[in-house]
Amino acid sequence: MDDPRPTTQGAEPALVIRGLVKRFGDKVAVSGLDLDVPSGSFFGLVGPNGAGKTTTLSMATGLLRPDAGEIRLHGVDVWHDLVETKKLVGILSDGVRLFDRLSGIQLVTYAGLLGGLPREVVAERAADLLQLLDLESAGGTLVVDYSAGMTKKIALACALVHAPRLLVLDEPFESVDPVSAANIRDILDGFVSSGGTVIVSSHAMDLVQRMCDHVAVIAEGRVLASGTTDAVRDGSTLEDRFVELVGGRRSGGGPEWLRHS
Ligand SMILES: Nc1ncnc2c1ncn2[C@@H]1O[C@H](COP(=O)(O)OP(=O)(O)OP(=O)(O)O)[C@@H](O)[C@H]1O
Repeated sequence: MDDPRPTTQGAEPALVIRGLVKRFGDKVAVSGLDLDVPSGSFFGLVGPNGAGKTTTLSMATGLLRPDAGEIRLHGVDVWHDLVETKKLVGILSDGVRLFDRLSGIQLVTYAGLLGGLPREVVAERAADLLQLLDLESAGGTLVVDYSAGMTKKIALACALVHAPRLLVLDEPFESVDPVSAANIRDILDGFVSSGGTVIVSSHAMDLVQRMCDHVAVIAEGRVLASGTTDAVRDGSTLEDRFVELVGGRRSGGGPEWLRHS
């Protein structure tokens, strides 16, 4: 009763990360990272190559065991209750490897059955998702024969079929044509306005600025800034603020041998 915030930004955050650490040999990929993702937010995670975004999201969704730290997903301690975690979260990874000798409809059906849904419910949801993602006519085609954008869309259908509360998307618009991207954005907006939470990891700053109401900038395994997108960009574009926070921009026009005039 103490918390006056509206329900979409309700008392229980979708994701709370404290003191997260992951090392790969001598390399510290994630270095004591703290993050709060409000429930009902459209959250952008941005950072330079190798910043630790994928590693963080893999640990947050129960795919990679942390060396230290605590992760709570809608109050569930991820690494103590992986079964509950899998029910709560839908994941679309970049470069995801799918069972591509299945047709699109078979793949979504497989994902739904794996999520413990009854066969009739899966059939209904798979048909809805294929229609929503404009893949109806490709439902019987093997996924190996899909284009990159179609593959991304069928992977999104797989991530959505068990109606997760949190959707985690790594570069969801890469290789997707503008019309399909707009459709996916509408689906994600609908998902958020009906109480779901979306975390998008992307290098497309203008897109993150337009789509996401919250954003975190991470570099070298730590959060440099986090909050509402407007607060983080602080009057600049997100891209300018990112460059300012992260630094490392090189000046000059490249090596002499690359110049033709
Ligand atoms: N399995 C692994 N083995 C060894 N090092 C790894 C492994 N996975 C990630 N790393 C290292 O950890 C660091 C963080 O990688 P990560 O993939 O999380 O970064 P990222 O922010 O997602 O980068 P990008 O934007 O380029 O996808 C990098 O230095 C990477 O080389």
